Amino acid sequence: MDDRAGTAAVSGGLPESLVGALRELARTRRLLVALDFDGTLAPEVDSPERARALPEAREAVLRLLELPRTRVAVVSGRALRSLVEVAQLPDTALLVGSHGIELRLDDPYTRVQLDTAELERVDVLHEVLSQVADSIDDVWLEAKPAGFALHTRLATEQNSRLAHLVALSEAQAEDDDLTIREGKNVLEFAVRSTTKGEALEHLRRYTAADAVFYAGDDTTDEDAFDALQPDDVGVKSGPGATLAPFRVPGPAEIAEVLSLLALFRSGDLHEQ
Ligand SMILES: O=P(O)(O)OC[C@H]1O[C@H](O[C@H]2O[C@H](CO)[C@@H](O)[C@H](O)[C@H]2O)[C@H](O)[C@@H](O)[C@@H]1O
Repeated sequence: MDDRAGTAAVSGGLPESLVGALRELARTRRLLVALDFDGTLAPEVDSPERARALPEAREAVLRLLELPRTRVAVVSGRALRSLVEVAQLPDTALLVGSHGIELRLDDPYTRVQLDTAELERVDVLHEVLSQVADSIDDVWLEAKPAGFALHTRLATEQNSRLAHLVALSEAQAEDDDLTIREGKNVLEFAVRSTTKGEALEHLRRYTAADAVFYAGDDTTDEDAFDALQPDDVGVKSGPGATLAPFRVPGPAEIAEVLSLLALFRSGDLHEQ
């Protein structure tokens, strides 16, 4: 199989322009590959604790982790503890949880330390949001170190809208300084504000990367796409408005993209 046939075999139906951008990116000296988890590495499921990266995506991530001058980070809205459980990656993977509030870099865990005022705000938030979750069918609350995610995936559309409206108005009536993010079937409230864009900038500096690859599927990933620079490559997974220059249908194609990047980066597919 010549190199062109090899690329075609692994790139499947990926757009030519994306394949070209990956080939170019693979030549960068120090590369950071930063990936969202839910909806990007892992297909969406009803129970967050059951989400897992597609086997092909995980395999590609493990291959990238082995390559020289290449760092891999998972940048998620999940609490770090939950991300560690579902991502199941070696310690060499950098992990960002709670949209950038929690980081697991090469040093041991740094736990988020909330001050007394923040802890009090979390208590109030818990009281308000658990009342909303308890009073509306199929709405539930996920606790995170600096806030909560109100999940409505299994609720009717009407109940989901109601839950969002009531939660927003009651939480904001108690605390007008909350960071509120709307994601897929989820409304998140935090007492600290950090974005995936800030997290990506931090990782770029930390890894001294010359270029970055970022893939994500949700509205909160747009902050990361917004932080990309001209030599970087961003890929949106699935539908929805985006700042990313490239788009693929979903996690299965993200796995293809990562496999191809690993192949280009390892030199298994040579220059064409
Ligand atoms: O930034 P991400 O890695 O994409 O995390 C975003 C949220 O992911 C989880 O919720 C989402 O995925 C669940 C599993 O597929 C799904 O059931 C839920 O409807 C989605 O919103 C997680 O539970 C949240 O804490 C994350 O913020």
